[in-house]
Amino acid sequence: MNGFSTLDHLKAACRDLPEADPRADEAARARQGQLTKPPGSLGRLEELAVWLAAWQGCEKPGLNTVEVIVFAGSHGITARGVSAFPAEVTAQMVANFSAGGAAINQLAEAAGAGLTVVPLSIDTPTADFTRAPAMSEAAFLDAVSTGYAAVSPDTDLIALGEMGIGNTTAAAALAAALFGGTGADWAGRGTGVDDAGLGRKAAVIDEGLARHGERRDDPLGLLAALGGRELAAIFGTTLAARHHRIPVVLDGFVCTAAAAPLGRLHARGLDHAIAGHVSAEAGHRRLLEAVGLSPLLDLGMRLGEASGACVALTILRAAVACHSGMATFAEAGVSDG
Ligand SMILES: O=C(O)c1ccc[n+]([C@@H]2O[C@H](COP(=O)([O-])O)[C@@H](O)[C@H]2O)c1
Ligand SMILES: Cc1cc2nc[nH]c2cc1C
Repeated sequence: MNGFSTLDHLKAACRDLPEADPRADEAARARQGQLTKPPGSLGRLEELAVWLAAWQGCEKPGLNTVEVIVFAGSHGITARGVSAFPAEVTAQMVANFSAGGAAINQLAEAAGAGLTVVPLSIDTPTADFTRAPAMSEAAFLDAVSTGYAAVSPDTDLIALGEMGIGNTTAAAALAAALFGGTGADWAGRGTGVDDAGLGRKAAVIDEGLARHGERRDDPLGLLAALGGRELAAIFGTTLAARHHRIPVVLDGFVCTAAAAPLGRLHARGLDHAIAGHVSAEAGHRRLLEAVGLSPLLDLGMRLGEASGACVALTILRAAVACHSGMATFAEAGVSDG
């Protein structure tokens, strides 16, 4: 794949999505019923194991090659005073990721996952979306294509995340445009803005909605106009993962907003994705409801950089360990109910 050269090409790729393997789904469900436990007693772990099996296309899924991918982008909207931190922190944190000093470095290692960090033109912020589309069509397609190309087809599972000062404002604007509501409904404190900052955020989102609202029925147009390069890349990776039938764990509010257009373009577009957690960002719970995802964890985290998705990997490993390693009633000689 040389990338998406036109929006029509990308739109067609979003319509043409493979589904999970029904035979693997059935085999994994049957196996769950034979394992030495009362049926259903492992709760959501059982569903997770079956979900992984169905997308990986085998009765016993594996988590041998797990990749955490973090995309970074810079946002023109930061000039409007919408973050508690200065815009240069984005590049500084990318350097911290490379040096191994960030939370995600520790969490990826603890979760037995590889980590890839992809900075996207971080020296060139996107446009302030209250004045112009954040990205030109070409810049948008480029970022989506970079995200798409970041996927190795032989990966068992991908955990996604982002870094970008200002991007909770972009994500809130995108969520409002996709699902309705005002800036005040979707703005949260992000890195920790005070009440005045929260008010500026809500106003900026409303300005963005007024400028780009006519694209309401065009999810990709909204992602280009209100999102950032890292959101576009997350969208591209989520799409590529679907084409390769690789299950995906989304991180927080920003990551969910970035993937949301795929669910708008295709009714089952996010079936291969789960939400690793619900972040403390104000709009995340509402956004998860809107896209139909139920988060695995609720730990009050609000860091971003794939941290919540990465902690959720531990739960998936537990699900796979039981599903693949447990004895059946027949193997263990345990009486079946
Ligand atoms: O995704 C989330 O739930 C989330 C919630 C709060 C903060 N963040 C992270 O914080 C940054 C954006 O916050 P802000 O205040 O600059 O918009 C960005 O780097 C995100 O990774 C992310
Ligand atoms: C220090 C810092 C680390 C981050 N990681 C993801 N977003 C972040 C925002 C800040 C400010």
